[in-house]
Amino acid sequence: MKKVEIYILGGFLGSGKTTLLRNILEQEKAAERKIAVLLNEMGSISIDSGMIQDDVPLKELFDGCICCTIQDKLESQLQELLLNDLDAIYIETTGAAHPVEVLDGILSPLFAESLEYKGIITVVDMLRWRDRESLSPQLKQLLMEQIRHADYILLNKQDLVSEMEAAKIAFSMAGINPGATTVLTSHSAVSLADLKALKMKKKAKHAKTEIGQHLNLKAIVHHFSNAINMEDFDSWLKNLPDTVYRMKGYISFKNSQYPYLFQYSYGMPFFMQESMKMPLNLVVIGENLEPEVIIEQLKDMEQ
Ligand SMILES: Nc1nc2c(ncn2[C@@H]2O[C@H](COP(=O)(O)OP(=O)(O)OP(=O)(O)O)[C@@H](O)[C@H]2O)c(=O)[nH]1
Repeated sequence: MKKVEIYILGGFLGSGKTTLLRNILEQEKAAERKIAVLLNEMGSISIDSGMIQDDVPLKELFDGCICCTIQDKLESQLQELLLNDLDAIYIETTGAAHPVEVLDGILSPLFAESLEYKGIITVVDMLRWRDRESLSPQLKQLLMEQIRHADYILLNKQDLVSEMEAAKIAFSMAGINPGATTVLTSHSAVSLADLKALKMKKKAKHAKTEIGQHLNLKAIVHHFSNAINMEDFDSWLKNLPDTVYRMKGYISFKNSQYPYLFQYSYGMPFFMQESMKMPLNLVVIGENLEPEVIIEQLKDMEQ
């Protein structure tokens, strides 16, 4: 029986996993391979799934990460995906996932005959890595674990650091995980041929760390009922605590016909105008956040 290749895409919040997935899907399509995607997002609303083309089978796991809360669901979703005649499955894990625990789910005896596990691909945001001292000890450890268990490391956002910094970071990766292939990328641009050449590393037996459960990461979801003022939103962004790591969503601004896709990662906002109506949901992810306060502030802007 033909085995279906399976890849795990990991990496910190906002590092470039979705960008990587989009690149891969384009290349897979050009190669005429049949692909399925399993998305696992924090927060109960999907922002990323809109970018997956309709002909790609897609399963989504919400509320919690694969590693801690929904292991059984992962198995049943994989089983369903395997009913399609597939060449490969890509799992995009939440930025808060511990990769080895995701791996445990896939390596279940249930799938021994049907899946060929290819490896963990970790995307590292080089800015985030450079400034990791500002993270809480738990998040710093998670970042480290994501790197340590990777088979393939993308040192991403090369455009945002100097050559010297990039070289230094690449050097430190070799110290942390000498067995992994490391590449420098901008916008997670890698060639599929490279990824397919991945050979599974022999995984050392690991003690279950259950890091995900101890992180105080929260995902807050807000639905806007009205358009808001761009200036108000801008000043809200400027006053956000630096424990807000990631935001994604659609925002409608006064005087513009269609909403904007809003992305925020590590203090950097990014807006792109859409050409149609979108559900006005915003997901805010961070540590030690007070959901009531944030929702109240967002609601105030809608007055
Ligand atoms: N400047 C720059 N921006 C990048 C690069 N790669 C990704 N981005 C941007 O960083 C933001 C986050 O990228 P995503 O691909 O959505 O990150 P992610 O890891 O999927 O994020 P989560 O799903 O929230 O964990 C987006 O605004 C991207 O356009 C890069 O190499 N350089």
